[in-house]
Amino acid sequence: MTIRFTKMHGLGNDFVVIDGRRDSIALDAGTVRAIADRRTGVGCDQLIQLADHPQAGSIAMRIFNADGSEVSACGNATRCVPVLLGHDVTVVTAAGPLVAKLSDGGAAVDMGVPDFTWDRIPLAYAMDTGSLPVGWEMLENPVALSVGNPHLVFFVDDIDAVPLDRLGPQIEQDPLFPERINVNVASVTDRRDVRMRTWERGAGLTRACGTGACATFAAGRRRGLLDDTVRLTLPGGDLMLAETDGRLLMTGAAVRVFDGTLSGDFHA
Ligand SMILES: N[C@@H](CCC[C@H](N)C(=O)O)C(=O)O
Repeated sequence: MTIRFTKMHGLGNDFVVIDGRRDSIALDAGTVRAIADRRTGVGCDQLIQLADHPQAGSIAMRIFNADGSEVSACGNATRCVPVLLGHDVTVVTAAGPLVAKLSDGGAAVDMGVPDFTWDRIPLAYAMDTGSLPVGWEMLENPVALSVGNPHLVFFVDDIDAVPLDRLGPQIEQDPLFPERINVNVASVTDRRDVRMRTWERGAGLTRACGTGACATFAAGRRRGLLDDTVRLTLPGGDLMLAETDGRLLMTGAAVRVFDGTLSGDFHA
């Protein structure tokens, strides 16, 4: 069986996008891992599967990390959807509907209201999510929140001094996080500029994480460190975040790279 896909990325966070409306396949964890493998498959951080949605102007999106786990939010992939379709669209994920509008070279997405409730992130125990009383070597007292998926944000002096390739997986797998967690480190340059890096749950170090940028912005707002419009600089480029009435608006690039086909034993 042969299926079509489109390779896309948002600031170098890359995706294999399969439009299930024309190529319907069943995706199990093994199939996702095989496609995402950078040596023997197409290679990607996340595999994205689109499908019809009954609501007019909406499309359903499933998100799989490179390790095969299915998750409920991906900011960079959400910006890719209107770029792929060529029009504004409401992207419906397991975390809910997100309105995504084309903008210059990419898209703007209303990412909703961040949730700092400990058992909805989730954490294993009730804690002050504004400053968790925990630490891993140099990384201490993070903010914990959900922006549709779980994130920790550590504010540090120098993001490049953090061995995120070593501490990221350790924190991701800590029993404090029953569904594992995405790990962000951020340095506030001034109230409108932040530098950040992310260790992504199920994908590792990526060039950018859209939900990580949203989480970092919301965490910085909660700590009183940031204005309501901020530029976040990630290894793969910049994202703009703004807050209106508690909602997070993320704007940034999204790029279609090439179209291809995959052959395999995919059972619809
Ligand atoms: N790259 C994404 C986030 C993908 C999901 C994440 N790794 C998770 O497990 O929650 C983004 O741009 O937000």
